[in-house]
Formats: sequence, C-alpha cells, structure tokens
Amino acid sequence: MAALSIGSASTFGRTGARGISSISRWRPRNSCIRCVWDPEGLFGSKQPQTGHLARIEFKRRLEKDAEAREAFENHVREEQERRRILRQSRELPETPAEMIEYFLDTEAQELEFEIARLRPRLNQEFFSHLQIELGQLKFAVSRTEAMEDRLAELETMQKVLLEGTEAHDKMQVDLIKVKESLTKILTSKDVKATLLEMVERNELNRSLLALLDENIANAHKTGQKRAAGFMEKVRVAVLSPIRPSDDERIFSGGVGLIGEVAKTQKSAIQSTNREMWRRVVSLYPLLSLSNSSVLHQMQAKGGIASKGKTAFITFVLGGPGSGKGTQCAKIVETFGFTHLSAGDILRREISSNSENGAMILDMIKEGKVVPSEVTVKLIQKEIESIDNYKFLIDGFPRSEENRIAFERNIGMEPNIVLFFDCPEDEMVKRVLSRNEGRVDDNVDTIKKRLNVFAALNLPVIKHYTETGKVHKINAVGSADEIFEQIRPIFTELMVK
Ligand SMILES: Nc1ncnc2c1ncn2[C@@H]1O[C@H](COP(=O)(O)OP(=O)(O)OP(=O)(O)O)[C@@H](O)[C@H]1O
Ligand SMILES: O=c1ccn([C@@H]2O[C@H](COP(=O)(O)O)[C@@H](O)[C@H]2O)c(=O)[nH]1
Repeated sequence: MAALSIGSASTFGRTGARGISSISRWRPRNSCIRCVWDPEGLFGSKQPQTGHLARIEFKRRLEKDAEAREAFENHVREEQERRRILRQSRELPETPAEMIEYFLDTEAQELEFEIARLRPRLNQEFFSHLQIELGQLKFAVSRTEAMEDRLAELETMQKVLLEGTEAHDKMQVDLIKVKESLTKILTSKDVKATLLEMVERNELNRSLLALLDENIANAHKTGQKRAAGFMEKVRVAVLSPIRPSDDERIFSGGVGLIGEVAKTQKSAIQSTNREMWRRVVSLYPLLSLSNSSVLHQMQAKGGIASKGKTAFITFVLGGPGSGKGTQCAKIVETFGFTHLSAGDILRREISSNSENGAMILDMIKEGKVVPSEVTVKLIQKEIESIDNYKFLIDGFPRSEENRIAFERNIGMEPNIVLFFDCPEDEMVKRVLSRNEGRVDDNVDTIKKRLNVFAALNLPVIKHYTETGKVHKINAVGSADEIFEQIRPIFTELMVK
C-alpha cells in the first residue's frame, strides 16, 4: 500500500472532506494531494509508473491496439475485395461518349486504376470528343442548370484526365528506369560506389524503393533468406539519401488534382461521383485554356489559314544542347521558316516583367516544364502575330500534357517532327561551353533538364514516332554535317 503524505492542500471539496474530519476542515477544490511515493499511479502522480497496475494497464492497451489493428486490417481487406468486385463488374467503355460517362461514374479512389486500365483509349480521339462537347456547352445560346452542371463536370474531368494520363506515362518511363537502376545495384560488384554514382545522378527515388520492397517481400515469400537479407541492407543504403519531397508525384502522395478529387470525395461521403467532379473544378481555374483554335481565329481575321495556305508546323525536339537552335537558324535561312523557340519566348516573358515572370524563372532554374496554359498561350500569340505560315516550334512540346494542350488549342498536329538524337555527355559538354549567361546552363540544372527530358519529353517523341511524323537526326558532327541530314527532308516537302 502506498504511503501518503498529505500536503497543505487536497482535492477534496466540501463534501469529500466531510468524512475525514480529524484531519481536515474545508479545503480549496483546486488543490491536490502530493504523493511522495505512488508507483501504481493511483493518485495521478506524475512520477514514473513502474508498478503492477501500470503493467496490467499497458498490457490492456496492447490488446486494444491489437484489436484496433486487426479491425483496420479487416477493413482494408474488405475494401480491397469491394474494389476488386467493382472493377470486375464494370463494363469497359468503347466509344469516347461511353468513356465520358464511365469516368463520371468512377470513384475518386479508382481514378488511378481506371486511367491506367483505359490509357490506350484516352487518346486524341477521346480528348477531341470531350473538347467538342465542352465547346457546345460553353457556346450554347442559353444554358440550363443541368448544362451548367455538366459543363463543370466535364471541365474537371478533362483536367483530371490530362493530368492523370501525363502522370501515368511518366510513371511508365520511371518504371523502366527504376528496373534498370535496381538491376544495376543488385548486380554491381561495388554496391557502395554504384549507389554514390546514382545519388550523383539523382537516380535514387521512392519508386526504386518500392520496387526493392516488392523484391524483398518476394524473396521472403519464396524462402530466399540470403537474397532478402542482402536486399534489406541495400534498402538501408538507398533510403538514406532520399529526401521525402524528392519524388512526390501525383499518384504516390495523393497530391495534384487526383489527390484533390480524392480528398473532396472523402470529405463528402454522401455526394455522388458526379457532384464530386463539379465541386473540384473550383480548384483549378488556371488550367482552363481558350476554347477556340488558333486556326479558327486566324481564319476569322484573315490570317495564315486564309492566305490560301494551310499552316505548316514543325516541332523541333531533342535534349538540352542537342543543337536545335543552331539547326533552326539554318532552316530559317534556307527554307524561309519562322523560328519560334519556346525557351526564348519564355525568357522574353521573364524580361518583360509579366505576372508569370517569377514563376517561369523558377521553373527554368529548376529545369522544370512551365505549365501548358502559359506556354501554349504565348506560342499562340506569336503565331497570330507573324505573317508566315511555316513555323519551326523549337523545344516544345516538352511533355504529353503540353502536346495535348497545343493540339487542342491550336487545332492541329505538327506536320513533321525533327528529333535531334544526341548522347548525354555531348549535350552536357555543349551546354556547359555555351557561355550565353543562361541561368540553367550549369551542372546542377543540366542534370535536372536531362531527367525531365527522359521522363517527359521522350514520350512525346515516342508518340509522334508511332504516328510516323518523326525524322530522327544524328546530332553528332559539325553543324554543317548535321544540316545535310535535314536539307533533303524540307527540300522534298517544299517540292510537294
Ligand atoms: N554540331 C555541333 N557541334 C558542336 N557544338 C554545337 C553543335 N551544334 C550546336 N553546338 C553548340 O552547342 C551549344 C548548344 O546548341 P544549341 O543552343 O543550338 O542547342 P539547343 O538544343 O537549342 O539547346 P537548348 O535546348 O538548351 O536551348 C551552342 O553553344 C552551340 O553553338
Ligand atoms: O516549352 C517549353 C520550353 C522551355 N521550357 C523551360 O525553359 C527551359 C529552357 O528551354 P530551352 O528549350 O532549353 O531554351 C527548359 O529547361 C524549361 O524549364 C518550358 O518549360 N517549356
């Protein structure tokens, strides 16, 4: 039994004090018993609880925790089962119109899965169909409430699906890279040196860790203890250089628009999926681009399309320093094109102190892709102001999202695409000796630009390769030698 030493005050109020008249009269309510020794914590002492009761309490808590954990795990299992059944039971859409309804009926948590499952059908035909319906709703002479709702739903859906497909494509590229990285680590003779090299190249990220975890789990499952142990050690080594914000992407951390959709849906369990689409639209006012295509506008004001000539657009793509700008100057001189360098246009925007200047500067310093709505509008303005119909658009589109935004707003695809294929070390060498005072021509930024090129720009090149528009140019050699690969392409086109 604990020995009590009652100090100058106690917790007893008037009633409580009555029974112990020998010691107490009335004592103030807010005073307390001071325990000199109270190991069981019976009297609320702040001293360490080392006694038997504390142990029992601790055990009870553990049991409760275990119950809670089990309940949670059951819940997760049930939810997984519910989703599996739901996925199997859904009839997959065929036409763009069916796709729209299908996505409108998709729960936010299922978006990532559905985008991946239906990625091949989330193509230009689908986005054009969606754009046409949006155009009809936007330009309707009078809009009913139902039409307003539909417009809000579709606008949100368009943004989510553009963002989602871009993230999905990036993830596919990442996955291939991650598999290569992991193979490199696991087969390396000097794992430590390999890891250090990979840190240098910014190749250690969360996707790599996830793949490693999957392999560790598999090794355990199949009883390969030594392999699992080795990979666990590698995991610890990989983990240390990864900072939490390094690789947060739309899907992984619930960030981005999909994350917002999910949060919005969670916060209003009662609401239908369709209501969710409408509410989340308010989150992305900036993403809304002008609806009518440049070509239509040009036609209306007597621009390129009405001169009896249709615009001829060439996208000029390739990594940083691959020589795009140098070759564009030669094409302009020889074939009378107008050269629009997206990078130059953005840099001019910074110098003109526009409202987006600071944001663009930050993106360029980090080698990131400036949001499509900004770049597309600027390119659009340039095209409109120039009295020519032949354009070289250099260094754009930088991503699938850029590409889709351009095609949607300008209303046409490029006629051809030039891709300057150049080895990384040559590009780095050229950029570092360019000496034009660019904020992004330094070792740190060039690494980031190369990563962004591989992750976001290559899928665009892949897309146009599949549609037969790409002319691949070997970008090694003198500028004149390289131009001799380009000359026949345009000569032939001009003759046609
Ligand atoms: N064939 C070549 N051989 C060697 N150096 C070259 C060659 N072509 C261009 N360069 C030089 O390499 C640097 C980068 O070239 P350029 O600016 O044309 O590349 P870019 O692809 O437009 O780069 P960025 O995308 O970074 O703007 C320049 O200093 C240029 O003079
Ligand atoms: O369409 C574009 C073009 C460029 N950027 C940004 O500008 C820099 C520099 O571009 P260069 O083509 O090398 O001049 C690039 O790294 C991007 O940050 C862009 O975002 N979108």
